[in-house]
Order: sequence, then structure tokens, then C-alpha cells
Amino acid sequence: MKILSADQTRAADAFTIQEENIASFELMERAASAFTAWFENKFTPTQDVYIFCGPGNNGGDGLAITRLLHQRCYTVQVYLAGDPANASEDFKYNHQKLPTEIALRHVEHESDFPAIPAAALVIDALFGTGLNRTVTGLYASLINHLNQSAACITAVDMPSGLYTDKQTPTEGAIIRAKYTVSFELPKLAFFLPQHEAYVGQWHVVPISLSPTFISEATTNLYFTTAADIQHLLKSRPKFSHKGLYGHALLLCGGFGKMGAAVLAARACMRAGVGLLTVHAPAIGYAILQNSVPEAMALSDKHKNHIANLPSDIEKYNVIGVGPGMGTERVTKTAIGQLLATCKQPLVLDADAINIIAGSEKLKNQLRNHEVILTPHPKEFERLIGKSKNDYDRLQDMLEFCREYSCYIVLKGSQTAIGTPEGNLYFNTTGNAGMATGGTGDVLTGIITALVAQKYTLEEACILGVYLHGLAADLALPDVGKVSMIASDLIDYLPKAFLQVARTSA
Ligand SMILES: NC(=O)C1=CN([C@@H]2O[C@H](COP(=O)(O)OP(=O)(O)OC[C@H]3O[C@@H](n4cnc5c(N)ncnc54)[C@H](O)[C@@H]3O)[C@@H](O)[C@H]2O)[C@H](O)CC1
Ligand SMILES: [K+]
Repeated sequence: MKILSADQTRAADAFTIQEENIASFELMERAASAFTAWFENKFTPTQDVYIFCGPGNNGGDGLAITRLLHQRCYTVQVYLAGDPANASEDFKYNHQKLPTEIALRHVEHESDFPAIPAAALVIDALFGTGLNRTVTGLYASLINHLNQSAACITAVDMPSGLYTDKQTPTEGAIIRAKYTVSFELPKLAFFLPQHEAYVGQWHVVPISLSPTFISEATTNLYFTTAADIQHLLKSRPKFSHKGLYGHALLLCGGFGKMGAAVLAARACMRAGVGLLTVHAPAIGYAILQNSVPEAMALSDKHKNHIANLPSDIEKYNVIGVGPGMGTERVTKTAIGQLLATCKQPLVLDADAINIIAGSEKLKNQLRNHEVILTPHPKEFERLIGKSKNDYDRLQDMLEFCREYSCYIVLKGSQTAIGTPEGNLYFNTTGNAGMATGGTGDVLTGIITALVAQKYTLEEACILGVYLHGLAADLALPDVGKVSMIASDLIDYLPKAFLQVARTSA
């Protein structure tokens, strides 16, 4: 699914209004009704509701929501910050439609700020996608006042004070919403870790914006949904044999870190690879054969670290490298040999990335391969350098993908996938239970298995990251966030595949 900019969203509004020959206030009514349906499903009318409106259409939404909630027996107080004379046409339209028993109270001074009970519900309809400068003055004081109340804040479309799709100056005041309910499509701002405190949990409600406009809109920003994933998963013909599903090689493991190799190997098998061979240091040979009997094992001549490559490396159709591997000199030499000789697609994780990050020569050799890199933010920083903020980090990532013609899976609370063509895909599955050792090794195994099965590198990244997070979401009710471990993701991977297959049937 596409992520549209603020300007594109405004254009989508205009296109929809014209295409359907409706008035703009009718589209606002759709937005307000969709928000109200979400709100009504979340909160019963037992708590007082305080709605704060700005002078634009975000505020217009707020007035329409006031009317709709009042009709549904919520106790609502509504406040306007800003000059009503400058209000938008649709704001004025909804102002006139306010029930007479509801007074629109003007906030002109800090003394007009209402005391907000901790148990109250606040709806932020000050600014949405029309924010065009840093919030200062009375608006800033009001935002700080709302943030300081213990009330649960739900933002309409955007948390006020946050830009939709570009870096928000840090000195501005920004609403810290517990929920953000946006219209039709999520905004880029929702996917950046630095905004989590402002956006809270984001939800999207449909308002039937023109599908024609959306399908024709150009963007390089996407987020993955179950619908997007459905057509990716390949079906398996009845007369299958393991040769059809690739033979992967994993180069991984090291003294004290053989668990990473076991996790990557188990995940690779569970993700459907036909055959798997794991090449690990000698100390890992028995561990692997005992822990992952489904995989074949090769023992490096070196006892504790990977120092050599298998002599028949050309027989594998994908090579996953890095989990638990370490950055010993002998291993660096092996990685240099791998990049200089192998022709297969590579999935490089963890210490394989750290080794490459330390050598311009190795980095330049990435250009000669089909490569997926799966760094976490620290490994990413070692590879590309420190970015000023999350927006710049995404641009830096795309620049690297383009320059080295590679794919990057930047792991995080909403993993981002960069492609050599300059596209960005944000994942939408997963949870905080995944913040535990070994989940990265599991992802490497999954992506390696998908490349072995002839998914394109882009498909393997998008599908692998989605399934990895979905497995964690399926595990959550049984194991919880605190007790979740990387092995749970492997154990629930079958269910994740089955769920995607069921929806694609
Ligand atoms: N398709 C949709 O998503 C729909 C969204 N709707 C709602 O419309 C708003 C966008 O409305 P718009 O009038 O363009 O902008 P805002 O209401 O966000 O604010 C504009 C208003 O505020 C002034 N302003 C901007 N920045 C500041 C600032 N820092 N300080 C003071 N004043 C500021 C600006 O000059 C304008 O006067 C969208 O978010 C949705 O909520 C539609 O309801 C339906 C379709
Ligand atoms: K808002």
C-alpha cells in the first residue's frame, strides 16, 4: 500500500470531491464519522470528552466529531484555539451545525485553558496535515497543557505540531497522543521511531478516497499489509521435491555464539528451504548436528572461528552469512574471499556487516553481488555513519542501496526495507517482545530460505520481515512481551505461513 504526502492527500481530497461530485463538507463528514466509529468502539460514554479544535479542516473534523459524539450520548466540551474569522469554510459549516446545547468555547488566553481531569478523554483536532510552521505561542502553551494532563489523548489525523512527512523542528510543541486515528492511509511520520512518543498507536480509518487517484499517485514509500503479502507467497505443487526449494548455505557461528547459528538454521528450515548446509567452526559441528538434524553441517578447519569457505561453494544457490560469526582476522579473510569469488545472492547480517563496514574495499565489492544486508541501527551506523534524524537516516539508507546496488533491511520497531531502485517499504507486523537476543538470527534464516526458494531479493525482504513479525504477533498471546524469546518466532513461523496462505487462498 502507498504512503502519500500531505500535498498528495490534499490532492486526493480534491480529486475525490470532483470525481464523486460531492461537497467538501461531505468528505469531512465521512472523516468525522469514521473517526467517531473508531472512538465509540474504543471508549464508552462514561468518560467526559474534551475536544480542542484549530481553525482549519482538522478543527472542522473536531466540530463534526463533537456533534456525532453528542448524538451518541457522550458528554463533550469543545474548544476553539484560533481566530474563527480565519476559519476554513468547512470549519464554519460544522460550526453552524453544532447542536445549540453545545457551546464552542474560545481559548484566547492561558486562563481559558480548562482543567482536564485525569480520567477524561482528550481529542486533538488542532492541526493535521496543514501544519506549515512550528507551533508557538498560545497553541504551544495549550499543547503543553494537554500533554501535562494525565488524560488519554487521541489525535485526529496527526498529533498536532508534528509534520506529516518531513523533520519537525524540535523546538516546537507537539501533542503526545496515545492514539492517532488517520484517514485512508498512514503518514510517513508514523513509521519513524523518533515519533513514537507523539503518534502513539496509529490506526487508519477508510474514507473512500478515490482509488483511481491513489493507484495513479507516484511515491517511493509503501507499507506492507496482509493484502500486499497475499500474492507474494508461492504455492507448492503436489508433486514437489526438495530440489525445487533450493539449497542454502549458512556461514555462521563462533566460540560461545553457536546459538545464533542454530537459530538461523532452524528458522531457515522452518521457512521452507529445500536443503540447508551450515558451515561453522569445528566447535559447532556436534552442536549443529544435535540441534538441527534437518540441516547438514560442515566443520571449518579452525576450531573456534570461520576461517575457510567450503570447497564446493558454487553448489549452493544462496549464502547467508553472519549470525554469531565474530570479527576475527581469519574470518575477515574468509569474507574477503567470499566477496571476491562467489556468484550467489548473499544475505549478510551481524558481524558480516561489521566486517564489511570496516573496509571500503569489501564495501565496494558489494556492487558485484546481489546482496541483502540486515543491520540493526548500530550495525547500520557502523556501515553508513550517523544520521541527523530518522528522516535523514532513511535517505542515507536509500543512497547506500542505490550506490552499492543492494537491499537493506533496517531492523527496528517498524522495520524499513530499502531497495536499489530507491523504494522504501515499512513493515506493519511485530511487537516489543522481539527486542530480545537472537531474533535477528531468525530473520537471517528466514530471508535466506526465501531467496533459496527463488523469491526475488525484494520479495524475500518484504515477505521475510512480515512473517518474522507476524510469528511474534501470533506468539504474543501465549508468551507475552517479557518472556518472548527468539525460538518462539521459529515455533510460531508455521502458523504465520499458514495465516498468510489462508488469506491468499
Ligand atoms: N483526506 C483526508 O485526509 C481528509 C482530511 N481532512 C482533515 O483536513 C485536515 C487538513 O486540513 P487543513 O485545513 O489543510 O490543515 P489543518 O487543519 O491541519 O491546519 C491548517 C490551519 O492551521 C494553520 N496553521 C498551520 N500551522 C500552524 C502553526 N504552526 N501555528 C498556527 N497556525 C497554523 C494554517 O494556516 C491553517 O489555517 C486533515 O488533517 C484532516 O483532519 C478533511 O476533513 C477530510 C479529508
Ligand atoms: K490533530
